[in-house]
Formats: sequence, C-alpha cells, structure tokens
Amino acid sequence: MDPTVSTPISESSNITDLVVTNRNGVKGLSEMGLKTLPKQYIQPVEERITVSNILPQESIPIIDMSNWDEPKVSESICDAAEKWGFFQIINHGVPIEVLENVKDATHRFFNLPAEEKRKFSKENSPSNSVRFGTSFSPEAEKALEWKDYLSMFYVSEDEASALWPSACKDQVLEYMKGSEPVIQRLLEALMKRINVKEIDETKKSLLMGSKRINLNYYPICPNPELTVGIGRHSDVSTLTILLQDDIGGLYVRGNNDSWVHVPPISSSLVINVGDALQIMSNGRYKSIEHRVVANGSKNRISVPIFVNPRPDDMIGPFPEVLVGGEKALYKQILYSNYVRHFYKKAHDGKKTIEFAKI
Ligand SMILES: O=C(O)CCC(=O)C(=O)O
Ligand SMILES: [Fe+2]
Repeated sequence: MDPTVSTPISESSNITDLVVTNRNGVKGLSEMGLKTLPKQYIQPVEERITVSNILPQESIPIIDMSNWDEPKVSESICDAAEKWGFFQIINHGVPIEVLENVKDATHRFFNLPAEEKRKFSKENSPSNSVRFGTSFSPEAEKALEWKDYLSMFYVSEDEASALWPSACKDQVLEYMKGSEPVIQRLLEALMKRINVKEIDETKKSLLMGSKRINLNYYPICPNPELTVGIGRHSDVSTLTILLQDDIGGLYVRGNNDSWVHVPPISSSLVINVGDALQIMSNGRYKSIEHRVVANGSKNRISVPIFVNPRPDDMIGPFPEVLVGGEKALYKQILYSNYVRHFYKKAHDGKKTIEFAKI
C-alpha cells in the first residue's frame, strides 16, 4: 500500500482500538478533527433524539431549598419524587465555589495527556475503585456512546487522597462533603412520607451507605444527531445528585414516548430517584429513564454523585411501607448483584429493575 495514502480515520476499523482498547477515549477521537461519525457510534433510529419526540413546554420541578425545614418544601420534594422522579434544587447550601471548583477540576482531568488518564484505566489503575473509561460497557454494546468518564467509588478519605487523580481529588472530595447535608435532608423528607420516621444506622447504610462519583466528558461530536452521549437508562442509586455545566442536553422521560429537557440553571443541582429507592419504597418513588444527547459544537461535562446502599446490603421494600398490608413488588436482593447486573449489559432503559421484581 502507498504509505502516503492513509485510511480516513472515520473508515478505519481501528476506532475501537484507538478509543476503547488503547484508552485514548472519545475525546482523543474528537480532537483528531474527524468530519463524520464512525460507524461504531451510529445508534439505531429509535435510540436517537429527534425534535418530534421532545415536549418543549414541559419541565421538571424546580425547588427552592432555602427554607428546607418548612413543611411545604418537604412536600414539594416528595411530590416531585413521586410524580417526576426528577427535579432541580436551588439554594441547596452547597457553596457555589465548591461547584465551580469541581467543574474546573473535571476539565483539568480530561485535558491531561492521554498517557496520564490511561494510568487510571481498568488495566493500570492503582485501585479497583478508580476507573477511567469510555462509553458505558463497550464489550456489551452494539453501538458505543459518545462519552468518556472517570468513576470513583468512595471508600475512605485516606484511600481517595492516596489513589484518586491529583488533578481533581481535592475538589471532588470537597463537593462530596459539601453535598452531604442536602442529601441527608432530601432523604429525611422522602422517608417521612413513606412512614419511615427515623433514619437509624441500618437505614442510613441502606439509603446512603456508599457513594460513587463520576466525572463525565462529552466531547464535540461530528454528527450528534446519529448518536447519543448516554443512552436511555435509570440509575441504580437511591438518589443521584447531578451537577451539570451550562450547555444542556440531558433529557428525562415524560409521558408516553416523549422527552423533557433539563435546562441548566446556574448553581442548581439535579436530583433523581434511582432504582434502589424505587425498590425500597415499593414503587412509591420511581426511577425515571434519562439520556444525554451529543453536541456538535461544545464539549459538555457533568458530575453525578450516586448515593447508594453498601454493596453487601440486602435491599427490598422497607417494612414500614408494607405495614398496611401492601403487597411487596420487589424481592430482597444483594445490592452488589443488582449493580453487577446493571453493568454487564448495554444501557437499556428501565430493564434492570426486572431483576428485582417478584
Ligand atoms: O450528563 C448528564 O446530564 C447525566 C449523566 C447520567 O445520567 C449518568 O451519569 O448516569
Ligand atoms: Fe444517569
């Protein structure tokens, strides 16, 4: 072959090697300036977001938490969690500076040279609890997602200080610490409505016994309409606290086949119910499908904290919810088995929860 004629990268079968195996990430691909989307990223038509299935007039609730001890604030939180499973909070008490710092830290990490980020890939990472990767589960996916991520499971402050990337660890830890009071308040309000009057140590473990934080990076995409940033899924958390930048692109399942945009609101946090809370509340609070579009002109970031049970907790509907004779919809399952089931397949809407159904 004439060595001066190189194969256009978009036609190359080496895309998966470049992005996934060699850990350059989709950011590495994006920065090569390719003009068309590689076929590995082309989603089936039904998975793409088009104008025709968006409801522009709808929006998820926005809740002002400045007077969080007033009953009407708790009521709005519970109503939003029951009706939407998704809402935004403002005046939540996490300092703006902490939020800005974690966004800067996210850019700082992803702007590191590929060889620095690769130190945290599956095969190189100093710990199983820190992982740099791309897409969601590339081995199981028919079409890849246009996203890179750094995922960190929180074990302890010491472990985080020693093993998390120095480009972001301090800011990420501050954000996790700063969001603790609001997580506690949200869970207290949600528990009261379902008859759980006190969050004792056992409940605390089930509701917020472990945390995972992800830094998501969605680079500029040549044909955003043909792919997704993240495919349809619900989270496996009890609650997710999501910080997004000012670019937008997160959509939440509305009625029927429609999708509702979550517009960025400066200094707000997006809260959503995850599968674990749906199970514990016996379906009273519902985890809702959501997805992220790819963007043709801007690099987007988001930073979700997944508030989870501990991996070795057994989860199921709380006895307090069933006390009036309500039938349990879900069985008792080991949380780590549930999570394993989630990660071993591609994103597939709300199918994971079938695993827990009676
Ligand atoms: O980037 C977003 O807005 C949402 C991210 C998300 O849904 C997730 O990481 O589970
Ligand atoms: Fe999510």
